[in-house]
Amino acid sequence: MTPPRRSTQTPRFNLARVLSRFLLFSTLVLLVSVALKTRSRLALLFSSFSHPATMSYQQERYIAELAVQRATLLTQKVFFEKAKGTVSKDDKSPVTIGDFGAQALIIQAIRKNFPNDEIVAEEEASSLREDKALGAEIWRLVKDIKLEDAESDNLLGGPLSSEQSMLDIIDEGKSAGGAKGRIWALDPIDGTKGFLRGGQYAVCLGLIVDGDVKVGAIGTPNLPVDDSAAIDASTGAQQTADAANGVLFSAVQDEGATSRPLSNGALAASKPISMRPVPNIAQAVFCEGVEAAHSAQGDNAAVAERLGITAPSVRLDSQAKYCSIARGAGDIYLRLPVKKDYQEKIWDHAAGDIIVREAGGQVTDIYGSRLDFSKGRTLAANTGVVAAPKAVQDQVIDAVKVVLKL
Ligand SMILES: Nc1ncnc2c1ncn2[C@@H]1O[C@H](COP(=O)(O)O)[C@@H](O)[C@H]1OP(=O)(O)O
Ligand SMILES: [Mg+2]
Ligand SMILES: [Mg+2]
Ligand SMILES: [Mg+2]
Repeated sequence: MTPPRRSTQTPRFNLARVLSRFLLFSTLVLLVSVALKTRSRLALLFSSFSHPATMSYQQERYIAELAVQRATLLTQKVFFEKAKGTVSKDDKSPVTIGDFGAQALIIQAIRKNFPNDEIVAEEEASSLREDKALGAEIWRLVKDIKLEDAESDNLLGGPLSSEQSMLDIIDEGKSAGGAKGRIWALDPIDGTKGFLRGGQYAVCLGLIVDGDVKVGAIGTPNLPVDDSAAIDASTGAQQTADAANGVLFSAVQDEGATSRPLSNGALAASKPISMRPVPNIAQAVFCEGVEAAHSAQGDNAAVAERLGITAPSVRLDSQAKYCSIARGAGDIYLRLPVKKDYQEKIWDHAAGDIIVREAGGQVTDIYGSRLDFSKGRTLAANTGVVAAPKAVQDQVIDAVKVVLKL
């Protein structure tokens, strides 16, 4: 009798089975890890299906927040260095290696994610092409900056390839702006004078679509995480040295404003922010710039007095003023003009404008007109800025008109 044929087939068959099970198992592990890693993006995607009407500009907000957060890693490095590579621009205002480096990193992120959008940015690279040492110094800084979360960093485009590509990307912020299309307004360091003085500064990015600000993100590395922590009224510095600093603010039109602590990696959890109600305007606190050349502090004080406000103003450099009132650390931001012919730049206001409006405020010029971001690189149709909770904005404008004899 012939015995059943099995012996030679069995080991090969088992090996195949073990291999296929191993393959199945590894594929499952891979799928689970990919799903976990991208959970935030998946959540975003699913919410878009369930709330299509509220989904607009979520990706723009996410990229803007991440790009601003990454750029603050660079600015903080420079902030704590003694030599900040400061040069004076044609208009005599200062610019540092921090401003140039942050601009390169943020434009890279915009280019990677929204290649067809236009960009209006404050800085340009011509001085760096002449001053080779300065260019090299910025490149040394930029090439090593990355978010500690690899997925977030990859989303922004990974490292730039060379010093030349860095200079070229800095120069991609030269759009003339205008009333049509998608235009990002970028101030890589707003409040450079505060940055140099050790005070407040902000990394600011806004998206303007057909002349209207839709998205804003502002990183303020020196503002306290605690919304109600006291700020030194004359210097803008935080009073308790041990409290945590560094806040990332953002807003999307019709979706509210949020804040979260700045982090070195992925975005931290956010919370909604809003302006505080002002039942009695005499109790309001107003914010203004530190630099007397940028806003008329005497006129600001006269407006405050007319409103019965006796508390001293809180002086902060940069769009940190918009952020502060948006989270109820102050109520009114006055930027009354020193010179009637100064045209405010869109990158100095776009992100702050939407963050305050989405937190329940109104932002206008001294005549009570909304800021008009459709006129090019400047707010050519506006003079000065007045921001306050909606309910008291008219009262503030009335006082401004009396003081400025408008
Ligand atoms: N004469 C001026 N009036 C108003 N703002 C000015 C004036 N000169 C410069 N700025 C801008 O004010 C911003 C800082 O505002 P703040 O004093 O509130 O922190 C800077 O972006 C600065 O622009 P620049 O970047 O060209 O120096
Ligand atoms: Mg600025
Ligand atoms: Mg600037
Ligand atoms: Mg500047």
